[in-house]
This record gives sequence, structure tokens and C-alpha cells, in this order.
Amino acid sequence: MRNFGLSIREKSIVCIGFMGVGKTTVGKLLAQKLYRNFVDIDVEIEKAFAMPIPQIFEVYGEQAFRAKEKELIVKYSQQPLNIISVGGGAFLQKEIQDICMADCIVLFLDISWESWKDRIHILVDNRPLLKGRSLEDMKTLFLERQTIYSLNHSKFQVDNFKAEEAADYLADALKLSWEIHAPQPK
Ligand SMILES: Nc1ncnc2c1ncn2[C@@H]1O[C@H](COP(=O)(O)OP(=O)(O)O)[C@@H](O)[C@H]1O
Ligand SMILES: O=C(O)C1=C[C@@H](OP(=O)(O)O)[C@@H](O)[C@H](O)C1
Ligand SMILES: [Mg+2]
Repeated sequence: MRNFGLSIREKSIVCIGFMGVGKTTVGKLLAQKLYRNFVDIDVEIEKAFAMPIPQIFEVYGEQAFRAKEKELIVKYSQQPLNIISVGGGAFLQKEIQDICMADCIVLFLDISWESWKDRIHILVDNRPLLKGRSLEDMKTLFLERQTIYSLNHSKFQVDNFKAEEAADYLADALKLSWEIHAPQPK
């Protein structure tokens, strides 16, 4: 069932962006600030396979991971009032792009390569697509991926913000936009 009837303030918000930009961390904080339900698609995928992501890639392969990712994003994007953090590769699938752009507010969390590379050491263990890659290969992936994130409704540059500050800013900006879009009394 498509969520055709939802107003802008009811639509779910989908956080997109490269691995490690802060979709999970900022998304969770934003959900608290807006009193919304938080859904991390990677966590839901791990629950579905009953194993961590690196093991899903090893045992079932990336294709099975992507199929489950699509199924779950389709499900949660149709519900109202979610904040959904999707994995950095979700927008590789056109059907995911299309349904999120049509039915949700897509928020791109952006980061520069210079800031991102300082986080590599905390990311590499849980991200199979980074494991064993050289810095140069990671940069290539980082740059290639930017095209899929250019499809969004709103973009926020996280480089100079702590996660809490980013969530505060985003919550205020969203509330303001909802006030502007609120139906005016006749
Ligand atoms: N604004 C930020 N500044 C500094 N570190 C951050 C920020 N946002 C997230 N992090 C850290 O970066 C790592 C990756 O964050 P995470 O939310 O898992 O990213 P994603 O879900 O986009 O892969 C975590 O260790 C998190 O604490
Ligand atoms: O970019 C990707 O292809 C991936 C990003 C990861 O999520 P995060 O973006 O939350 O790290 C996770 O879905 C998986 O390891 C694949
Ligand atoms: Mg995440």
C-alpha cells in the first residue's frame, strides 16, 4: 500500500549519505527531538538474518543483503512519522530512490573527503565494503557514490557539527518548514 495521503509533516524522513557520515547517530537523535520512531535499516536487516552485517555479506552475499534492504525500506517508507537511516548503498537501487523521493522527505547528510577520512579507523571493522581497501580505493568509492546522493530533498553538511548539534539544527529547520507549509486558516 502506498502512503498517498500523508501530509508533509507526517511523511517519514529518510537519512542518506556515505558510510560513516552519521546517519545512524544523527537520525536517532533527530527522532528523539521530533518525538518520532527511529528505524535503522541495517539493524532491521541484521535482525532478519540474525547475524551482523559483515557476516551477512560473507554467508549470503551482497545481493541477498540488497534484496532485504529494499524490502525493508519499502515497508518503513510507507509508514508515517518514522526517521529512517538507510545504509550508504541503499540509493544504488533505483526502486529505493523512487519510492523514498516520492513518499518521504529525503535528507542527505554530506561530508567532505577530508573530514571523512579521519573516521576510517572507527568504521572499517563493521563495513565490509571498506575492509581491505586502500585509501585511494576508498576515495574512489566515496567520489563515485556522490552521484546517488544528489537525489534528495534537503542536504546538510555535517563537517563542522557534532552529532547533537547537527540534530538540533535539523530539528529546528524541519519544524520551521512544517510551519511554513501548514495549511492556513480560511
Ligand atoms: N557529527 C559527527 N561528528 C563526529 N563523529 C560522528 C558524527 N556523527 C557520527 N559520528 C561518529 O562516526 C561513526 C559513524 O557514525 P554512524 O552514525 O554509524 O554513521 P552511518 O550510519 O552514516 O554509517 C560513529 O562512531 C559516530 O559516533
Ligand atoms: O554503503 C554501503 O554500501 C553500506 C553501508 C552500510 O551502512 P552505513 O552507511 O550506515 O555505514 C551498510 O548498509 C553496509 O555495510 C553497506
Ligand atoms: Mg548506519
